[in-house]
Amino acid sequence: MTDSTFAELNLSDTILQGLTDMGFEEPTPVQAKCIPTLLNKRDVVGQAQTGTGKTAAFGIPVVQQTDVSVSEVQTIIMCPTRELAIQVTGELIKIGKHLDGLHVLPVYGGQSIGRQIKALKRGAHIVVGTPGRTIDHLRRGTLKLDHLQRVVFDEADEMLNMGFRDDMEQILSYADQPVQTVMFSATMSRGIRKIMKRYMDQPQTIAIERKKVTAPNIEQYAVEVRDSVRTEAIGRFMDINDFKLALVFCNTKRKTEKVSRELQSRGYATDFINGDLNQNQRDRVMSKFRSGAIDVLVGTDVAARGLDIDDIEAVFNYDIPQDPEYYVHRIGRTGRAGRSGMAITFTTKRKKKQLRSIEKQIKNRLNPLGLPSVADVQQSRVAGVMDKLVEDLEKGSLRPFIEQIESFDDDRFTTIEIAAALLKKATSETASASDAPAQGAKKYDDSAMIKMFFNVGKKHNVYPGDLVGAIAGESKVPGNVIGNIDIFPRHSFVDIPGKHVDKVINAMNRNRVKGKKVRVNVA
Ligand SMILES: Nc1ncnc2c1ncn2[C@@H]1O[C@H](COP(=O)(O)OP(=O)(O)OP(=O)(O)O)[C@@H](O)[C@H]1O
Ligand SMILES: [Mg+2]
Repeated sequence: MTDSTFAELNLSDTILQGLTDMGFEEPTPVQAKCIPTLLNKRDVVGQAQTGTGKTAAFGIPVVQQTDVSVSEVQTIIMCPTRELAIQVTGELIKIGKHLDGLHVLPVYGGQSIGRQIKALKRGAHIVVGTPGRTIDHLRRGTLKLDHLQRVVFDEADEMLNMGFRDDMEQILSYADQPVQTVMFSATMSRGIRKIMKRYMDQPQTIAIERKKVTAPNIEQYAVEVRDSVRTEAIGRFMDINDFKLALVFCNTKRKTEKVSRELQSRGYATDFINGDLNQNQRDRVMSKFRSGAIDVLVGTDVAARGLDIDDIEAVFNYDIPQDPEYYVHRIGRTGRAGRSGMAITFTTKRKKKQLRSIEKQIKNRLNPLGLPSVADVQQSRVAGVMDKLVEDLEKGSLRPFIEQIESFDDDRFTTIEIAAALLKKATSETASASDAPAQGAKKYDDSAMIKMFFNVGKKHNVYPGDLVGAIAGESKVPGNVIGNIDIFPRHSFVDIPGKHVDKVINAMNRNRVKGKKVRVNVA
């Protein structure tokens, strides 16, 4: 952080109050530098690493300079994706929480245009939009820029790269009066900065210079594995590190669905996001991820820029991104606001060149990291259980259990053996579905057992060839009569004797997976 305070930046009391409510104690470096310059109405090119508070760096002066008594659009903020427009709107509303009558309106494709037109008629002070829909409103005359004072381009290099350049020009051309033009991003090559300056009037460049373009608190690793092992690897890394939320990036839309399905069949709560989903689906997936209802999100680069979700502890590059800038933004979804994060990029010998070129451009080497073995995963599970045991021991109140162990009247076992058996049981109860064999595996168990995995309360798609099974009976005791399928928690495993397979399949067909073709592999 910096030595300055928000109070020193000439901010109104209402804004200071909003920032306090947000838990912002002091400005980040990019905020300390940009806020005064933006309040002076200068054009600004702002560059700072991912997760360092660029949104508030432009958001605070935008809100402060809004005259709520004038019911007209005074600021347009452009974002490359819908999710980002929604998020930035949310942050501005929080900053202006105590500014009575402030209207911030997100405007993006996929949402009813009629509703947006009505909202614009009612009067919005700040519009946060994606280019296509914003231009649509400009052409229809439903968005008027007579009172426009500033335009902010978040992820500005992306806007210029993605062929949004015409869009930018158009938007700027709709205002007759000179407007303050502001561009922000974590990545800005010299070439891009040059282009930006064409749209600006003596812009001040504010770059928070750091040795590296990537955020400092992200540990970056390269893991060399065969392509077919990547999903298994994600599972093992998830288990060994117990990540709260993780984001997996693929280079194609099709792969996001496939990888998500593979992870799901390994017992993880996952979903995918890409540009083919409709807006409702996209909103639903994002809110599930933000609320922790799913713990792994698999996405294309639509999820690479700007998204700010606190608990993302790891980013996986299932595919190496096509360009180094995207590497920076993808891994920047973790390690935000001073938190730490882990970025794991899968590679093979053949892809070394691709990786080197990214390393060269980001001026950073990725540390080589091996795939955790099954034994490693098991060991970390034991360590996790032991930690919890120590917690319980410290808490005390174990008397009733001590008495039970004391009355356990079997000379054949020592106390240590009993403890070991309990530990074995506890660790197998936390075992994750990633222990399950890969999809399509024929033989996976040395006994005539099937293993299965499903998530609690989740609807599952089952595909031909998927490895499936079910818990036997309500008591969760293998071999009991199977009346219905008990969907059990992610971190548990149950063995079912092979002779019950038919009953399992019948029960599954009656319940969750009705109508789907199911193949159960029995060793
Ligand atoms: N002054 C502050 N004090 C504490 N937290 C802050 C402060 N400013 C911003 N944050 C928090 O830091 C996180 C990252 O901020 P933000 O999303 O603006 O990053 P960014 O620089 O735009 O990153 P990206 O390049 O990925 O878009 C957010 O959760 C935000 O609320
Ligand atoms: Mg941002």
